[in-house]
This record gives sequence, C-alpha cells and structure tokens, in this order.
Amino acid sequence: MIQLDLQHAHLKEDVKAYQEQVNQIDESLRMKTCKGNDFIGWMTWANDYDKEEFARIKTCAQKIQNDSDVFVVCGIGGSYLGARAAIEMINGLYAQKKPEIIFMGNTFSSSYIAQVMDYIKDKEVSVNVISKSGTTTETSIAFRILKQFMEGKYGEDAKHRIYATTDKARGTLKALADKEGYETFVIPDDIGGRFSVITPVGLLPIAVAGINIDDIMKGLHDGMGEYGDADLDKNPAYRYAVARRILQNEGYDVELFVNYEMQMQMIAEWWKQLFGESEGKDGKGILPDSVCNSTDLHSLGQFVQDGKKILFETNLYVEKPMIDLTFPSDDENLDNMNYLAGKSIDWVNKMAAKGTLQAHEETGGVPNIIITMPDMSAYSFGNMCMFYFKAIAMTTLMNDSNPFNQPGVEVYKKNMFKLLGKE
Ligand SMILES: O=P(O)(O)OC[C@H]1O[C@H](O)[C@H](O)[C@@H](O)[C@@H]1O
Repeated sequence: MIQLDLQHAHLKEDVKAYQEQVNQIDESLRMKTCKGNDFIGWMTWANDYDKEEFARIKTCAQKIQNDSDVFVVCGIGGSYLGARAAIEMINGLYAQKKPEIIFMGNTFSSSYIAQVMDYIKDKEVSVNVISKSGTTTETSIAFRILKQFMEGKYGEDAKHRIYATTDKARGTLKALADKEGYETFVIPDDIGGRFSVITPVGLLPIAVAGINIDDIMKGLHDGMGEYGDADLDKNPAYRYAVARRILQNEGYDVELFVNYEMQMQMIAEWWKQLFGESEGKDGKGILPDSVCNSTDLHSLGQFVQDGKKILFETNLYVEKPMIDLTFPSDDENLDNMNYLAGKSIDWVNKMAAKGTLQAHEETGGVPNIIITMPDMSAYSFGNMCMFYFKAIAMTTLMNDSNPFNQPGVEVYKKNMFKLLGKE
C-alpha cells in the first residue's frame, strides 16, 4: 500500500475541512453520476476484466517470446506511455530479456522511424499496434510502414505476427485487423486511453516483457480497497487529491513529480499525461512537470531551491531498491571516498533525498508531499495505478472539470490535417 506524508507540505488549510465535498464526489463516482461518468470502468476493472482475454494475452506473450527477437509496440499517449513505464520500472533499463521491446508510432520524426526500421530489419519481429480511436496519425503512419515491412519479410505469415489492440467495434484499425485476420484485443469503451495500462493496451507488452500480469491485477485489486474509502483519514489517494487543491489555492500552479530512480522516469511521463490531460482544462489545473534526482539536482535543482515560488514537489519514494550495491573500500583512497566504504549506495541515495527535502522545504520554502511505495514490483505498479487514478478523478472533480475527456488535444490536429490536405 502507498503511504502519504503531508507533514512537509505545510498546508494552510485543514485537509479534513474538505470531507463533505469529498463525500459528495466519492458518491457521484460510485453512483456513476459524476462528469465523464461513462469513463469510470477502471474503478472496478480488477473484478470485471475479461478472464478469457487475459488468458489469451498470456498465450500470445509466450508465442511472441518464442518466435521474436524484437517486439515493436506501435502507439502513442495512453496507448504507449503506461506499457513503457511499467516495463522500465519493473524490469529496469537494461534487462537482457528476449524479445527486446521497441516503441514506435509515438512520433512523426522520420529520423526515428528510419532508425527503428533499420535496427529491426534482420531480426525476428512481432508487432503490436495499439489505438483506442484506431485513427491516430502517428500510429497509422508507423503501422503502415511496419505492415509493409512485415509482409515483405514474412509474406502470408505476417498476420500471425501482428497483434491489434483497439476498440471492440469502431475505428479504421478494427476494420483493418478483421480484414487481415490479426489477433485482436479489446480496449473497453468505459476506460480512457490514459487509464488503459491495466487493460490489454498495457498488459500484452508487459507480459511479453516477462512480467507477471497476475501480480499487476492483484495490486490493482487491493488498491480498490486501500484507496476506496471516502473517509480522508483512511484514503491516502483522496488526501493527496485534497492537498493538491489546497496548494493550488495558495498559488502553486506547478507540481513537480520527484523521484530518485532512473527506471522510474517513464512513470513520470505516464503520470504527466494522466494528470495533465485529466485536469488541464476549463482554464484550470496544475501543470505537471517532473525531475529525476539526484541527476536533475544538477540542473533544475537550482530553480527549485531559489527560483520563483510557483511550484510544489510531490516526491515518489521507493523503499526497497531493485538491487542494492555496497560501496567498495580502496587502499589508496586517492578520491577521498573511503568515508563511504562499506555503505549501501541506496542508503546514499536516500540521504540525498533527505538532504534535498530539508533544503527545499526549510531553506527554499517549497511545499513537499511525500508518497512512498514499497518497491518497484509488478504488484506495486498495479497498486500505484489505482492510487493515482483515484487521486486524479477526485482532484479534478473538485475543480468541477471532467477528468476523463481531452477536448483541447483536438485543436492542433485540426490545423495539422488542414496543412496535410486531409479530407
Ligand atoms: O489510443 P489512441 O486513440 O490512438 O490515442 C492516443 C492518444 O492520443 C490522443 O490525441 C489523446 O490526447 C490521448 O489521450 C490518447 O491516449
């Protein structure tokens, strides 16, 4: 279970003063009467998910592991970030597992697309094209190139190496997959893209990466209970949601997601979409930004400490590292580092976090929220999803916005389509 510490946030209002509002919003989520009420399938997904399809994900993952050097996952936004975030967090950044997972369909950069195509050309490849709408342009461009490559390489057999994850009935991708005879997986109608890592969108790539997806579902399921109470004393996700609103009332318009693990950087990217698209609308919302420390203490650290007071930090601490190392002793001690000999490097990391917290809080006057997760396991990933889902739903509804749409994203697309000459 995730722990929340608000002691370093120095809130000027009492979180409990919001209990009545939280009760009402919680009720509206449960009764499905809130704004965006047709997109709250994630709340009970850990019970409701299609067990037959879940078994099929595992079977396909095994086939892909056996017959592929590379698994290309083609998608963007919610159809990309969650899977990558989970795989990197759970497996680490240099997992020597087969197949290697590569992401495409997340850019118009021809340089990137060409590099991937060159890298995979002599390897055994399987492809997972993922799009809820089935019409996303980045994904469609990459997938046409991949499809032609796969057909050239495997002929008729290409269709046994292409997996499509999309809406159950609508969209160009669904029609194409049916026509070509691809194995397909369904993105449920009532779960939006940025909540979809817990559906086949995330689960197939995650399973192909050799991660136990039962553990993810168990963490998610336990999270339903752990973050399911309307009582603010019993629900850390709702306390976090309220604390954000209080901090914004105090004038903090930026939330900096802080972590100390390199393999969590994509979690920050996933969180940015989840929070930014959910809350940034109607002229309201907190801008989500992120740093990975101590790396970024040597860049953005200066601004956080001394710059304009526009931000608060939300630290995501991990109690237990994936692997710990002991710092070695050296007879000559030319680098004067022997004072750390025999110490755990994770302990050094934690002391850096502690010292930073003190510096930012006490000297810099920056409010700090602390979220602690036990480890970087599959179970903890599933559990963390429920924590953040509940938090963003509550905090956005407190702003009287719909947490589950993203109307603002369409504006650039319209302009782009006009420039591209799309009918
Ligand atoms: O899954 P897709 O329909 O291809 O959508 C991929 C992404 O693109 C859109 O523009 C939305 O802003 C995102 O919320 C979505 O996750």
